[in-house]
Amino acid sequence: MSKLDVDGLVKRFGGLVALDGVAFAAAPGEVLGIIGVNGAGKTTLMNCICGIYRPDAGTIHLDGAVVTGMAPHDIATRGVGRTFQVPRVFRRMSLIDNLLVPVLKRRAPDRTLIEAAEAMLERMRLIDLRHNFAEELSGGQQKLLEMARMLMPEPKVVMLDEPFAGVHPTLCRFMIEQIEAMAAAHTTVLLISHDLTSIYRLSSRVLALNQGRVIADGGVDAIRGNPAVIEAYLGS
Ligand SMILES: Nc1ncnc2c1ncn2[C@@H]1O[C@H](COP(=O)(O)OP(=O)(O)OP(=O)(O)O)[C@@H](O)[C@H]1O
Repeated sequence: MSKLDVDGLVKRFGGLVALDGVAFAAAPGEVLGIIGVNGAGKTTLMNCICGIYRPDAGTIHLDGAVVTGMAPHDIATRGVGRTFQVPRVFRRMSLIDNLLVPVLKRRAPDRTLIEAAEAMLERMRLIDLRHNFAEELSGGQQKLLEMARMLMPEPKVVMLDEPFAGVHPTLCRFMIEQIEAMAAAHTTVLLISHDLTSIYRLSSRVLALNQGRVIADGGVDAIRGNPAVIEAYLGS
C-alpha cells in the first residue's frame, strides 16, 4: 500500500470546479512534483489533503486509513506536514519556540526536545539566530524555519508549496539538498513549484494538473515531452 492514495478528489467553490476527479498515489521516499499553470488546482489539492478544505467527493488514504474530511490537526497528528506559499511562522516567538509548537502538545519541553530543536536549527543553518524573533528573519530564512518546524514531529508525508518562490539561488540550492534528505529518509514529498528546473531535478514522478484535472502522471522525461503538458503551458 502506498503512503498516500488519492482517488476521485473533487473540490468545488460555488460553480468553479477546482479539483475534478484527481487521483494519484505516492510512495515512501518518492518526490512527486506537482505542476500546472496558475489556477490549475495545485494548492487546493494540498489544502484538501491536509484537511484545510473538505473535498466534495473522493477519498484520501494515508497508510491505508481513510483521512478524508478530517480536521487539520488530526491529519497532522497522523504524520502529514506542510509549508505554505507565503511562510506562516509565529512572528513574535523565538526560533526555538517556533519549533517546539508542533511537538509540545505531545510532550513537555524537556532537555531532549530542546536539543532536538537546536539540532534542527543547526541543520537549517539558523542556530545562531535561535533566540531571535521569527519576524527578524529574511523571507527565505522564514521558509527554512517553516520547513524546520514541519520536520520536528517527523512527518511521513510532507507537502511543500512553492518552496523556492522569492528565495535567493544559494538558499534554493540548500533547500533542494534538504528536500533530497527528506526523500532519502523515506518521507513522501509532494512538491509544488513553478520552477520546472528544480521540479525536474528533484522529482521521481511528476503530476501535471490543468483546470482541476490530472493531464499527465509519469517520469520526468515523459512529462517534459507530453503534448498535453506543453499545450497547457504554451496555451496559457
Ligand atoms: N477559497 C477559495 N474560494 C474560491 N475559489 C478558490 C479558493 N481557493 C482556490 N480557488 C480557485 O480554485 C482554482 C484553483 O486554485 P489553486 O490556488 O488551487 O490553483 P494553483 O494551481 O495552486 O494556482 P497558483 O499556481 O496560482 O497558486 C482557482 O480558480 C482559484 O481561483
